[in-house]
This record gives sequence, C-alpha cells and structure tokens, in this order.
Amino acid sequence: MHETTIRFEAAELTLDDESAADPDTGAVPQRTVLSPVTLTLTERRVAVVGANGSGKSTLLKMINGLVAPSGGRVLVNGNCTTRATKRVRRDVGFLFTDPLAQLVMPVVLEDVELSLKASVPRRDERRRRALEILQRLGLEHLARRSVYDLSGGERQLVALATVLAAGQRILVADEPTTLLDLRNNAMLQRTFDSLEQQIVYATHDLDFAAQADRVIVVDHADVVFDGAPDEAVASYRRLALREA
Ligand SMILES: Nc1ncnc2c1ncn2[C@@H]1O[C@H](COP(=O)(O)OP(=O)(O)OP(=O)(O)O)[C@@H](O)[C@H]1O
Repeated sequence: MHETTIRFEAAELTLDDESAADPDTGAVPQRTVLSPVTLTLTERRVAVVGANGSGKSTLLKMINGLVAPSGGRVLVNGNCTTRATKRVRRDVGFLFTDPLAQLVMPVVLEDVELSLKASVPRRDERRRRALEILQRLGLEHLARRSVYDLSGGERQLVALATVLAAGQRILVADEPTTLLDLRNNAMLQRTFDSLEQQIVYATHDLDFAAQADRVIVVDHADVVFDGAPDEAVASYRRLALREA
C-alpha cells in the first residue's frame, strides 16, 4: 500500500505576459496560469481533467518541481519541490505526453537500463530487470529497436517502461493514453491498476478519469471541482458543454 502525500499550499503560477505588452507604455500584464491551489492528495489514483490550456500540466509539473510556483509551495512527502527538488525527484517519476521528451538513449533496452542505473549497479542484473519490465508491458519484441523507428504509441509505452524502471513511489503522468490504440489503452489502464505507486494523471479520456479514487476538475486556471469520480466527470461535462 502506498503511503505518500502530495500537498499544494496556495501554490500558484503567475507570469509576465510579454506577448501582451502595451505597445505605448511597455507595461507587461500578468498572466495567471494557475490560481492558488490548496489540496492534500493521499489517494492511490488521482485524475485531473479539464479543457485544453486549463492548467492541468502546470499542476502536474509542480509535483516534481518542473514548474516552480510563483507563490505558495508544493510538498511531496514533506519535501518542498523547489528547496529539495532532488529528494522530491527520488520520490516522483514523471511521464510526459511527448515520449521523446524523456527517451534519451537510441535503443529501447538501453533506455530502460539507464533508468535502473541508480538502483542496480550490476550491468547483467540491469539488463535482466529491463527485459522483465519490457516483458510485463508486452514490449520485449521492441527491446533492440531504435527509439526513433517506433510508432507514437510504442514510444509512449516504452516511456512508461523507463519511468517504471526508475521505481519512484509516486508516478505523475500527463495524458499517458493520447497516442494509444484501444488495446494498448486498456493495457496501460490495467498496468496502472496493478501498480503500488500513488498515481496522479491528467487525461481527456473521461472513462479513464472515472477509474480514479478522486478527480480534480481544472477550468481557466482554477480547481473548480474536487471529489468523487462520477460527480467530477458530470461536473466537467456540464462545464464543457455549456461552453460549446
Ligand atoms: N511558461 C509559460 N509561459 C506562458 N504561458 C504558459 C506557460 N506555461 C503554461 N502556459 C499557458 O498556461 C495555460 C495552461 O497550460 P497547461 O499546459 O497547464 O494546460 P493543460 O490544461 O495541460 O492543456 P492541454 O490539455 O492542452 O495539455 C496555457 O494557455 C499555456 O499556454
């Protein structure tokens, strides 16, 4: 059973919007990417839903210190994401929407082995473990392939393999199913189900969101609903359709 806690304490992100600078005075207005959020996440599965550009990725990236809040703070297991970023990243694995953002080695197997480097000193053991993880995701046939020759969906699953290999206690995943076909989508959801880690994921797939223990709805930089999946999904549907 996971025992991890993510705490947002009035965490917000406000930026200077250079693109909207006043041509006469040069004054630069502020842009709110995320209004102050206070949340304590202890559930095993937390989904974040909301329209494009609503602030979901920003919220997720604050969990591993990829985005520093301009006000307030975010704590992971008591560690501040900006002051103790290294310790936080030992606890938080991040799965990007774009798998090429995290696949750094040219060959699939090498990429998974790289994630094991910190925890498994022996090379032969790393190889064995890397192959085991690929097998678990049904990807062993891709082990010797070039990352650049894979399809988008294959890459997304390999990226998941590299994050699982690193073995952090919390997994943050930004739209992890976007490139996946129906079968792999179901496989990824089953994999998430089987993991011990606490998982926080953003998704546009409302069925996937409904699998979570708690769902957060973000709209125009604000958390507008936070609660049970059924109610959250209904609230998001109402919101989205009202604006359609
Ligand atoms: N560093 C930044 N500078 C300027 N604008 C930013 C920055 N980061 C995010 N934004 C803007 O803030 C808004 C929220 O971005 P975010 O990526 O969090 O949205 P999202 O809900 O994840 O969207 P999507 O569903 O399209 O992935 C967007 O309009 C984005 O362009």
